[in-house]
Amino acid sequence: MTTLPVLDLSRFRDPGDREEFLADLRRAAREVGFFYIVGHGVPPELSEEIFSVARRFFALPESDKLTIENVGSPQFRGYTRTGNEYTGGSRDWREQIDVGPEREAVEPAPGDPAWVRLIGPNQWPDAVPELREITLAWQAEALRVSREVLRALAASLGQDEGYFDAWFDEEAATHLKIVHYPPRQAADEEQGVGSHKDYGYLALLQQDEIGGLQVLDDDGGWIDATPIPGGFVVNIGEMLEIATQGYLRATRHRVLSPPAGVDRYSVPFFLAPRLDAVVEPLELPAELAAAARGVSQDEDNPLLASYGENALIGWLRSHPKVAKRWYPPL
Ligand SMILES: O=C(O)CCC(=O)C(=O)O
Ligand SMILES: [Fe+2]
Repeated sequence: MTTLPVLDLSRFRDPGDREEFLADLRRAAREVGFFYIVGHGVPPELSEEIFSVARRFFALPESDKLTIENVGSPQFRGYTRTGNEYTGGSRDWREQIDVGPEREAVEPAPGDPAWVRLIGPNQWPDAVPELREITLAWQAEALRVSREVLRALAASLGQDEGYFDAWFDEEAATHLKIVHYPPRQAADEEQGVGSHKDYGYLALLQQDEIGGLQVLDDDGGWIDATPIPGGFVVNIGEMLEIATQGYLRATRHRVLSPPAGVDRYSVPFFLAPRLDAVVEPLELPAELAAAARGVSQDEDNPLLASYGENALIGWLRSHPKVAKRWYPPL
């Protein structure tokens, strides 16, 4: 395997092609865990707009960007400076804005789980006021497309296509990042973002034409997720690995910093269940169940079926400054 499969999502709603599409999807999701989606219906103008507003925001003076620094947010929302995020204990070389569902903050009652504090408002920059509307429009499209992919995945696993819908509501813990990868500082400083798995159900990524995202294959080699025009990259997250008892695996991936003089922009969207969801194994058809590999045992990253806990641990590890300020006992 040297490239990722390409799937046309519109085939899912074509009665003559649905079964073959579901077989292709199942193979791509199981064998690679990463694939491109085309035929998704996201307007190309919206994809362009979110990149152009991202370029305007990241070009601002640092003092403007810091007005929405995520250190001010118990929800980890807002701006993270380059070098302030960690993956696998090492510093990532990217700056970003984290955006979640727009909610009012919840004051935890005694006995509430710590993750209730992840519910709350976003931070928006006064200096680029149009960022809010464009981002929320893009977020709505990414939610629509990724839920459609999840319905197709459910169907491809022998479930009712609405199987996962019960785990969504107002508090569903989706989020997105608007990311800028500056050029590497030195030839050997290449960690844009270190090797990791995503912790929700799946991720949907809009990337520009630069490239740098790589996917770990079964032999320990890295496959380039080379950008394709109009295509989104989709990958399987930890909650689907748990739900399928390892029939699907959350695939490791990383981003290499662009070379000197080159900047890369990307917008990943993470589809997750509600924070209070405890993901249960679904009942796979016998022939798929026989091929399930079990959930991976990773000492550094035990997978928790409780989504809120899994998510909070992920945030605490990657944003130590926010963790120290708002979650000192943890
Ligand atoms: O920017 C990318 O290409 C991927 C980013 C990513 O994997 C992540 O933020 O989880
Ligand atoms: Fe990721």
